[in-house]
Amino acid sequence: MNLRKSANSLVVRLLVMGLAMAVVGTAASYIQLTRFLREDLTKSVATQQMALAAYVARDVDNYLDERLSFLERLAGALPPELLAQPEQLHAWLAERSALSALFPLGLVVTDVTGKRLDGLDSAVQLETGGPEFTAASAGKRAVGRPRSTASQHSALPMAAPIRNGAGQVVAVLLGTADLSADGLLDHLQEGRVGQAGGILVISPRDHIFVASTDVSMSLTPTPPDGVNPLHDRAMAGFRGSGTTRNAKGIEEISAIASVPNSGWFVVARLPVSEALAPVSRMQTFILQQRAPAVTAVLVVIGLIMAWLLRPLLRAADQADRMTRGELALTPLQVVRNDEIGHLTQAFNRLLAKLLDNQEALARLAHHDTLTGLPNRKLLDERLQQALVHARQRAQQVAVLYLDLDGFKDLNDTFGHEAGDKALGEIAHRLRALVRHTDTVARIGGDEFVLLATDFEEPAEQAALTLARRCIDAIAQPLQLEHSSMAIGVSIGIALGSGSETPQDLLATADKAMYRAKQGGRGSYAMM
Ligand SMILES: Nc1nc2c(ncn2[C@@H]2O[C@H](COP(=O)(O)OP(=O)(O)OP(=O)(O)O)[C@@H](O)[C@H]2O)c(=O)[nH]1
Repeated sequence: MNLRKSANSLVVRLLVMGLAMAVVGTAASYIQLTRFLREDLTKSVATQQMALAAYVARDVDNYLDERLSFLERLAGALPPELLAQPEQLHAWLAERSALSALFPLGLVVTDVTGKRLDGLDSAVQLETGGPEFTAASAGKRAVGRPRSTASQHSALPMAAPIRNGAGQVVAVLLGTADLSADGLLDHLQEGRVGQAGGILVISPRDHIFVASTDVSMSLTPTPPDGVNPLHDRAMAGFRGSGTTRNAKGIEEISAIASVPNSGWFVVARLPVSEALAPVSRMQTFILQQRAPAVTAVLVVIGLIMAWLLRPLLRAADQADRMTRGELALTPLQVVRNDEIGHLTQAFNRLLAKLLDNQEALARLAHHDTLTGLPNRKLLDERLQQALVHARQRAQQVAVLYLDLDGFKDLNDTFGHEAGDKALGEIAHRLRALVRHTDTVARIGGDEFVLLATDFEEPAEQAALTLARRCIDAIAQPLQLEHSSMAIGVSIGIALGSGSETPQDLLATADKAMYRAKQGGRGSYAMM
């Protein structure tokens, strides 16, 4: 019941509406802001990642170019005749190698079939079937497949062609760089992006991670197709940035840049959760800020509504109590000149009209409509009061029962309207005869009753005098429409001292009236 009452309350409805609007507003701004911020931040982070990937790619490329150029220069400078002189070749290589430490894991010369001619001791087993050897045999310098050494280093083989005077490739110079010792990998490991992001160097030809900020990934195979969509695109040649889900299922923003000297590419990646951390902070901020603000606004709305509606609630309560009869029908207080004030004023006007009607109804219930004189009901009440009064003061009251003589003839001769007029005139004359404390009532068609009290002389004498005056007053000609006519009256008189009932007294007066009528009309009789 209370719940239903609350649901019907304007204040509650407004509060619920306010709350709904606040929730919808907050949700809308939350979703919009989140979307905008995510988009902007993703773009901005992708740009940063792209710059970082390009920077690292250039760095790696410089590293490779330095070594490939050195190998190429060395191959170009090697006198072809030394290929047939192992000792001199060894000395020549040792001399050049001492000048540079670019290939600490080995520097070897082979013929074009892959047979070792000579070399400086290599820590890495010589492989002549690799892509670098094939490329060098065909006259191009190249980088091979990185592999790990027994001492857990990353060895990167490279090769350059050795040509004779006619420009034909007659041998291959192979050099093995140490990616770990040269600090390139350290450099990458320092290149951590954020807390969980990092750099990857990938060889698409070899399907291998050449290097990674996460050391455990170095020299491990790349994921198969279908695991990481952006990786698949990069393997197919895409360079740029995008958002993807990696092999571990983590969503990340990645940027891809090429390393031209090797065909490798560099990936700079950052988990979305970390890149978009400000978005989460903003979301928390919105929720934390909005909750108290919305509560405060709702409390203020609630207080204002309660203040605005208080006069209305009070008026409704008073009107309720008036209808239950607990409160008299009195105008409500108009507190403010607002809509509620207007409503209260309208209610008061309605109430005034109701009171007027009530009064008119009460009057109708106690008065005769034709003459305006009290009717039988009001006469009974007055008679009752008068008898009580008389008993208390040991006085007498007089009841004069008047019945017009020959009124039917008047009606029949001059019409009913003339009869009405005559009744009104007679009522007027009777009222003029008595004191204002006395009562003249019309209790039937041509029957009037006169109740007189507080006599200064003996009641009997006063009543008789009054009866005579009534007969005289009524006997005066009545001015009707086109002529005048005189009418008589028979009067029965009864005196009461308070021991009788009103009905008894009236019945006695009525009997007396009949006696008067029988005695010749136009007279009075007392019983
Ligand atoms: N015009 C008019 N006539 C009324 C009204 N009420 C009653 N009458 C008439 O008043 C008459 C009263 O009847 P009676 O008392 O028998 O008539 P009466 O001629 O006075 O007879 P007596 O009393 O024997 O002299 C009837 O003709 C009624 O129709 C009224 O309000 N207006």
